[in-house]
Amino acid sequence: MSGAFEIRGGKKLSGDITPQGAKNEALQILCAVLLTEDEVRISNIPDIKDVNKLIEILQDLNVKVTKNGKGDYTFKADEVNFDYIKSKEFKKDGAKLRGSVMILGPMLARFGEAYMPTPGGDKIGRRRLDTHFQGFVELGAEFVFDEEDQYYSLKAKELNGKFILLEEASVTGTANIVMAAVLAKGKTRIYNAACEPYLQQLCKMLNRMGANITGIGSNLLTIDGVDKLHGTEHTMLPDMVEIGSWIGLAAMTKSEITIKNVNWNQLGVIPNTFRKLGIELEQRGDDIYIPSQEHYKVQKFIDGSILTVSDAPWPGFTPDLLSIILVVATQAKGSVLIHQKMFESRLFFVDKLIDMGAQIILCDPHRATVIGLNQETPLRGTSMVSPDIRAGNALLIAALSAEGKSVIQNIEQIDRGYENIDERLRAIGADIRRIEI
Ligand SMILES: CC(=O)N[C@H]1[C@@H](OP(=O)(O)OP(=O)(O)OC[C@H]2O[C@@H](n3ccc(=O)[nH]c3=O)[C@H](O)[C@@H]2O)O[C@H](CO)[C@@H](O)[C@@H]1O
Ligand SMILES: C=C(OP(=O)(O)O)C(=O)O
Repeated sequence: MSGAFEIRGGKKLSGDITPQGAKNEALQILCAVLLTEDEVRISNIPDIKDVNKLIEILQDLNVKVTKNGKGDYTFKADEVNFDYIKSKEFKKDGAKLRGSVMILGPMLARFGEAYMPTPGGDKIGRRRLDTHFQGFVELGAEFVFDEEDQYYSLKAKELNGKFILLEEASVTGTANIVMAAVLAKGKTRIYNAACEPYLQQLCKMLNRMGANITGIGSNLLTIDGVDKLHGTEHTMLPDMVEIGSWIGLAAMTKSEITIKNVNWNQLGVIPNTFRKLGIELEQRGDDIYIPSQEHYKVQKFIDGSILTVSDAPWPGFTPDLLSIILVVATQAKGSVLIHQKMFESRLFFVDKLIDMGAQIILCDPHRATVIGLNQETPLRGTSMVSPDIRAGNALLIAALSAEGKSVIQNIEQIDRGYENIDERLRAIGADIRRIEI
């Protein structure tokens, strides 16, 4: 028996939807609580599988966790249990999610050693961790990878600040190196640093804890090491990937939807990228209002060539929303080339959309051309399996727009990133229920 969603699509939805706190920010911020023995209070934590798993790992490390209310927790890492990190349980638990890799930086900085099994997360192509370890080694750590056990070890008597040129602007890699560098001796400069809003949030929180980081929001971070960090409070941003998903959902289902409290200033190119597909959306205060639209027409580039949407490190378009753009393009008027540059296996879910009647040519593992149906022929409901978190949500949106019944299996993949998604969708009129099959 496993969980599935049964969806009867083709219904217009309407109403307000509030995005959850950001998953990928939560994973960074939760790891940072290990950097101090003081209390850190964090709110707007999404109640989702990956985040809850990381909170459990913190508890197993003997971090004291108090729940103050929904999404509001206090953490106190004053008596960390290092034995757990070396245990068989951690080898199993740590491997379950990608975000757990970010306990390495804080552990190394505060305790001089850190261990980690090869982390989990989406199977969306190779997901190497070289950037993380190269950064730690530059700061003075000794690194060993046990290939047989797939286990990483780091040790350092002391970390010393340095100029580090990252070979790629890795998000979790930058977060990890920043968290190690805040307690290193002297000045660290990280160039080609990732600078997405969640990383900015992490750096701001670390500064409130007593760290000295400048250049936040740019690709050159300068960190003057300090001896000790203290407690603070932090509130998570709304999840930009959810926000983009709800814009896509509104367009595909011709629905009038208001997405509440989106923190517009942190959305970068996301709203305009949806506008390029012809989707009308309006900033109203800090909400996004999307009117019901029967059709949306893809813009071309100025020279008349076909619109390409591709991912890039921030402030480029996040790869986590490309599957949503792809699904939305299936009902646009016009054609779009989707170019997934970062990940190698994130576009294979298009065969499910093709089964549903979408017109897509998968050019190679990185590129797909979508020829929009202009809402003239609806997609057809079908049975499918969710391959990864974002493709899963894209398929869910496809199913909500499709004629007839769809069943999506392997919804653990969706649950790991979206809080109570079925209930929140029902609240705006969707016909979706959880079943066991
Ligand atoms: C827990 C978490 O926060 N996960 C996010 C994080 O993963 P994560 O931090 O693991 O991803 P990275 O930023 O390290 O890199 C993602 C992929 O892009 C490639 N790459 C990266 C930078 C670059 O300049 N060029 C390049 O090709 C990498 O080789 C890798 O295959 O960032 C990814 C990229 O935004 C997101 O998809 C993930 O949702
Ligand atoms: C790929 C993602 O998650 P993770 O890095 O946790 O696998 C994602 O959030 O889209």
